[in-house]
Amino acid sequence: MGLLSIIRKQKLKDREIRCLILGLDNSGKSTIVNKLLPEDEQKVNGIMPTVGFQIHSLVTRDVMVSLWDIGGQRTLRQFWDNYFDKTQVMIWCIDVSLLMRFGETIRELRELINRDENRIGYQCAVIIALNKTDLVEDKSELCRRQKLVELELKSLFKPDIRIAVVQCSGITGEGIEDLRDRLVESCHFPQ
Ligand SMILES: Nc1nc2c(ncn2[C@@H]2O[C@H](COP(=O)(O)OP(=O)(O)OP(=O)(O)O)[C@@H](O)[C@H]2O)c(=O)[nH]1
Ligand SMILES: [Mg+2]
Repeated sequence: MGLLSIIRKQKLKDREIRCLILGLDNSGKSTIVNKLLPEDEQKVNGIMPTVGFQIHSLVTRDVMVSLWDIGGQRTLRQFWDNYFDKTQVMIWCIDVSLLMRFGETIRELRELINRDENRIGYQCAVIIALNKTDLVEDKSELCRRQKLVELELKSLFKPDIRIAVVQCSGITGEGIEDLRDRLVESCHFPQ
């Protein structure tokens, strides 16, 4: 290995993020993770419901990100707490096209926060991914739904917690670049 690649490897080690991606089943977590990967590593089809978890890595803006994609089915949610150790960022994924499940996703997030108040927003930054935007054609409706979620977030988090809300689609790729940027920004690495 050449000196340059050793230096580069060490630099990446110093700038490493562990990111959890959580949220209800079918909200699109694995699809988003797939879209965050370099194009030649993306699956074209065949994303199945996640049983347990899967880990993927990507390098973005000289930061090595390990993405922990955790299954969201009801029976798996009791294990979510086990994954937070050494985690700097959590992406909470919401299917924005399905108003019917907004109550459930907020309830699960509230329970996760309440189980350890020092964790989310303090030891670990929060990004809310409003996924499946391609399924909400009316943009003013999309805006209304984002405001609805933001209102709920206000009641969940103390005012000093900064939360990024990103609209995206794991299918069309819209907003995925924004999500990638927020991931790195939320960790405040020195430039
Ligand atoms: N139209 C549309 N469909 C999406 C989008 N993201 C995911 N899907 C679809 O939603 C379904 C569930 O996606 P997954 O990525 O498996 O969902 P998940 O959150 O990982 O589900 P679990 O692993 O069970 O927790 C699949 O049929 C995806 O193709 C999106 O942005 N737009
Ligand atoms: Mg999955």
